[in-house]
Amino acid sequence: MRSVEWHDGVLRLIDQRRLPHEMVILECETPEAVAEAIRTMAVRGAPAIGAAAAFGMALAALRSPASDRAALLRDLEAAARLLKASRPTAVNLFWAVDRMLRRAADEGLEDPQAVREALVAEAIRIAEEDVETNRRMGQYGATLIRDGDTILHHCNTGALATVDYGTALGVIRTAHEQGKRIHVLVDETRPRLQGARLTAWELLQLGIPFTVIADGAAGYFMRKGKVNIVLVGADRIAANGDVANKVGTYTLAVLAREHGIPFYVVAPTSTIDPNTPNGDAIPIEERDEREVLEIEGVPIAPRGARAANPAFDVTPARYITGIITEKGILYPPFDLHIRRALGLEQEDLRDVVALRGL
Ligand SMILES: CSC[C@H]1O[C@H](OP(=O)(O)O)[C@H](O)[C@@H]1O
Repeated sequence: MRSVEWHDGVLRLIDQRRLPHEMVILECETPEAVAEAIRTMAVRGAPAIGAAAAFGMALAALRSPASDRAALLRDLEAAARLLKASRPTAVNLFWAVDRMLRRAADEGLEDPQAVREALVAEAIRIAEEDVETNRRMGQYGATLIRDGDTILHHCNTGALATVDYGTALGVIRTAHEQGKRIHVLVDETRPRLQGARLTAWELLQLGIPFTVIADGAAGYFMRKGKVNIVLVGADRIAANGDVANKVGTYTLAVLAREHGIPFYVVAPTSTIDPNTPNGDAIPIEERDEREVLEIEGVPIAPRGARAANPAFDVTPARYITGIITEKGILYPPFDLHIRRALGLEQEDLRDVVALRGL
């Protein structure tokens, strides 16, 4: 099963709050249930959040009692607000919901039933595009992996299903399938332990050698020359190439620079937000302090202790070697190459204008 699957009007999610071998399937039949699954990280990881939110919009259309198009569009706007309020950082959530709203507004959809059918099809399309996108990123990224490399990986960037590749984990899997003998250092990734719980499970399923390490041990292995490349995912990439990703990513990037280790971000172009100018403009989610103070409800700090719990941090573009996307690997200057990747750069037109003195 994939981490996000549509079954005849019901969205089925692998609950990622638990160890995968205790796999629990959540069934969502309303946008409220999907928003709650995103907020509580039952479904997590930027692309999966986007796909889930798209299905949340499809569920909103199917559950709406509206008998006319205008009333249905109002219900969809309400669902969009609800889903967008679930988590603030992963831009895929907003990208997917806005794409569903644009589809619903297509003039060619005259009646509510046509809108409902179109939204289910669009959400399925978003989920299927993600599978192909991950496969292409795996192919591009694997060109950077040499036989014998040790890769340091942070958090979880997989798809929890052997049928899909994920983003940074898709690069690792592709290199492995190409016969390259690799080893992965798996950051446990406090406080939610996505690395120790989810990435370790995925690598076990794929038969890829790995070692789980404490987040604080990354510098130890880099300084000993044990790391050949760092691969991470992303939740939002700003127009200048600054990257928001799981907290601890910035630390890895600075350490990698210190030790001359290539640091690559793996993310689909749907994670790039051209409307966010730089990393300072990326909203960083603050989560419940109990995620830091407890593990599975068991306190790890004395009663009365307080905690801060930013779920992400921002890595300035200057620390990033390259960004692996489904359209190729982007290198500095990131602002220009991001615009070109998104089809926003008018360099040809600008040149024509310059040549003609217009
Ligand atoms: C391809 S997953 C991208 C990204 O999402 C994760 O955050 P979370 O577990 O809070 O959803 C992590 O930052 C991954 O790198």
